[in-house]
Amino acid sequence: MQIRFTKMQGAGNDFVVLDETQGALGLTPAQYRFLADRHFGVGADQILTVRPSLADGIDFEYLIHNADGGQVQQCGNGARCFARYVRDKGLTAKEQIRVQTLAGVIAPRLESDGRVTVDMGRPALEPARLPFDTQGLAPVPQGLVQKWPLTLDGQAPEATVMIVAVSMGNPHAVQLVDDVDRAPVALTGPLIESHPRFAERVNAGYLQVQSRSQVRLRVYERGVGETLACGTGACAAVVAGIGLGLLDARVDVHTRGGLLTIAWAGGPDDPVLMTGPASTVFEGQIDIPDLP
Ligand SMILES: N[C@@H](CCC[C@H](N)C(=O)O)C(=O)O
Repeated sequence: MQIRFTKMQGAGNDFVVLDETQGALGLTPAQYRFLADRHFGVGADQILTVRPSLADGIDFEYLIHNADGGQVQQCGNGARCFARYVRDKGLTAKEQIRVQTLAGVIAPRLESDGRVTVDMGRPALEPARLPFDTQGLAPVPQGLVQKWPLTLDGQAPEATVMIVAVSMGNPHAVQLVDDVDRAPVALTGPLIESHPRFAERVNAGYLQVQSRSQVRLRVYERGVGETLACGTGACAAVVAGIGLGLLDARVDVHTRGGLLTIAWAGGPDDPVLMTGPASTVFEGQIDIPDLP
């Protein structure tokens, strides 16, 4: 089967975008893995699929598959690329759209400076929402949130890291580090991602607070590995930092792939707003092998 695709990136988090507005392509998890493969396919952290929506007040459905072929609930950098894609392809004339994801409705808006702001909805801090099994763990309360001790074993010498659990529709375990450049992301990222207390695995964030409005962040993404940026990871890290009392309501998040600005007023009903870049890299077509 031959399909057309668009390659996009947002702060270096890269995507293959597929148009299913005229009909479903019916790809298997192995075919998503093939598309994401950087040697045999196109190469991407996630595959994003645009579908029409039949629901009132909802413009599109947005499907997200990680590079490992698994479908997931939410992708923030992808949401900005999604909004840019549907506008550039003439699938909508609107500047603000409402998009159904597995985690609920999000609302991306094109800004006049070319960036995109997305209302990512409300964060959730209850461990069960990730899900995160806290049985037998003693939480350390700080500010509005709790830090949880997570003991890592495996290849690393046994170590306990303190994490804040945040759901942005998808699960995040955020830890504070002194210097992101020296954080053991490659070593502990996979151990946190697959920790048995996270039944659906988890994205592991490493947050360095530089001031009340400037942070640096690295994220080891579930189903991918470390990426140059993670939009929901940035939202989760800022929610954690505000909850811990370390950050103001608007924060610049410096990732290895670019700058994201995250705003959260701090109340349980307040949505998280994310602003950042979204660009098309190239377009093409590719033969996809039959991969059941
Ligand atoms: N890159 C994304 C997050 C994609 C999904 C994540 N890996 C998960 O499995 O939850 C972003 O920008 O948010």
